[in-house]
Order: sequence, then structure tokens, then C-alpha cells
Amino acid sequence: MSTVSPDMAAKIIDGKAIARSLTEQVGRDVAAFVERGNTLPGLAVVLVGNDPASEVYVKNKALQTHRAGMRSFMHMLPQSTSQAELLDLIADLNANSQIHGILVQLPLPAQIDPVVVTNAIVAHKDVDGLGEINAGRMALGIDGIVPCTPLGCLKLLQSVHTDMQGKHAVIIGASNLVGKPMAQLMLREGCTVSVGHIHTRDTRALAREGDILVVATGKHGLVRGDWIKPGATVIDVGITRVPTEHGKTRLVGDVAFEEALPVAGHITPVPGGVGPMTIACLLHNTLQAALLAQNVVSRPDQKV
Ligand SMILES: Nc1nc(=O)c2c([nH]1)NC[C@@H]1CN(c3ccc(C(=O)N[C@@H](CCC(=O)O)C(=O)O)cc3)C=[N+]21
Ligand SMILES: [Mg+2]
Repeated sequence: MSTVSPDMAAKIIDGKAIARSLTEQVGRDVAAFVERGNTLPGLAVVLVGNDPASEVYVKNKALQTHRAGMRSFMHMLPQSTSQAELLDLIADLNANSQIHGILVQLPLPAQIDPVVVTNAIVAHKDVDGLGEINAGRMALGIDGIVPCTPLGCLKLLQSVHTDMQGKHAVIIGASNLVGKPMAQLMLREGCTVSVGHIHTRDTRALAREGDILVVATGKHGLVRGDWIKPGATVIDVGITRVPTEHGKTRLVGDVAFEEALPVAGHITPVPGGVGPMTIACLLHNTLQAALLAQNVVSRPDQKV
């Protein structure tokens, strides 16, 4: 980025590099696991419909899965797929001993209830950690599978904070996919946690209180420079493709990056921040699921 001076560059949390090193670690652990006579860990990714952006992510996931030495099973179903057909596929994947992790890409077409589908995945293969068993375990502070995006955000935060106890973590967005599980993780770190959402009266004032600010709203550019407490660590989960004046497109986050950069202590870029970490954590969760299936550990070790 040409407008970024060298001392500014030091503030940018390099999600791509941190994701690469996590993926390499998973790859070494997979090799050791196979060396001990275990079957290759396998991840099934299910995509319903043909949203071009989702197809890019799904292909990226398959590529990274192979890079970590695991097997990848892709299921691309038409937009018209019924809920019953999808549940049949999930039942097959649940029963297939070659498959240790199952991820159904969200959002799903209107005729399919995402809650029903998510809960149809057997808990020990729920590598997204979104089913009621893993979500409940996290709420109760019991080890389980932690959702990939919040886990990736936590690892990015840990790259700049050795201890987050007592810090005020403000999370903007209260989705089941990111905001709610992120709040649980930050509580577990000993943070004071606030969650802002669509009905919050003064989101800017709330955001400005955050020593740590995690933004996951899907509204690109929502968080301006003056929404950020000077020196705060900012994690931008948003990723939106917008047109440029040259008739091309580019990816932007929920944070107005150029404004936020001089104010924040540390900040994640888009692309190259949370996105690559989400995929690396998916691989990490898949290996944990395979360890669980082989009874190497009695519960997925998600102590992070
Ligand atoms: N059940 C489910 N689990 C998910 O984790 C899930 C999902 N559904 N639905 C869609 C969102 C989105 N998502 C991304 C993953 C990687 C990048 C990623 O790798 N982004 C790159 C850029 C990729 C590009 O160039 O398009 C980056 O930020 O650097 C982005 C977005 C996972 N999601
Ligand atoms: Mg990103």
C-alpha cells in the first residue's frame, strides 16, 4: 500500500502471514498424525447455489486443505436443492469415516432453514462450531469446537496482546457466526465485553470505548477514524466487494482503513486480515475433529 509509511506498516496485523504459519503448523501436525498410522483428515465443504464470491471461498478452502496435507470433498448443489436433499447429504457425510469435518457454506437459499441444517451435523464433525452443542459448550466454558472466524480473530489479537485481562472489548455485530461467539471468547480472555448491534443507540460512542474493537456488520466503511479509541487494536471482519472508478472491483472491510490507521494501535487489513485466518482455523478445527474421531483426545482441544 503506497500511502502507508514504514511506521504505519508496523501497526498492520499481517493476517496472511499468521495464517500461513498456522497452516504450516497444521500441516506438520497432520503429517505426524498420519505417521502414527491414522487415516488422512478429511473435510467436506457443501455449497448450495452459485454465488460467485462463495465459489471463490470454497475453492480457496479446498486449495488450503490440500496444502495442509488433508483430503477435501466438495459438494456443489443447485440453488433449487430442497432441505430434505441437503439433510440426506449431511446424513451420508456424518456416517462417512473418511470425513472428519463438515462445513455448509452460509447463507443458504430461502427454502432451507440454516438452524436445522447446522444442527444436523454431528457435533464432533461440526468444524464451523455453529451447532447448538458446540455453541452451548462455548457459552458454558467447556472445551468444544470454536467457530473459525472468531478463533482467527482471537489468534490475531494474541499476536499483539499477551494478556487481555481487564481490557474493554467492544464487538460491533451480534451474529451467531461472528459477534456472539466472539463475545464468549473475549469473556474467556477476561475482557469486559460490550456488544453493539442494529438497535444500539450510539454505536460510535460505544466503539470509542474499546481497547479492542472487533467489527463484524457487513456494512463497509461503517467505522470511521473518530469511532476508534487512540491506540486501540482493531479487528475488521467485514469483507465486501465494491466497484472502483476504473470499472474494476476491490475488497473493503467494515472499517474505513485509511482513516483508522493513524488512530489505531494495531489494525487488520482487508484483504489479508481475518479472511485467511478463517481458513487456517478451519484446517486447525478439522485436524482437531480427526484427532477426536481417532480417540487420540477425548474432546477437541480448543485451549488457545
Ligand atoms: N458456514 C460458513 N462458515 C464460514 O466461515 C463462512 C461462511 N459459511 N460463509 C461465507 C463466509 C465468508 N468466509 C470467508 C472466508 C475466507 C475469506 C478469505 O480468504 N478472504 C481473503 C480474500 C479472498 C478474495 O480475494 O476474495 C482475504 O480477506 O484476504 C473470506 C471470507 C467464510 N465464511
Ligand atoms: Mg480479511
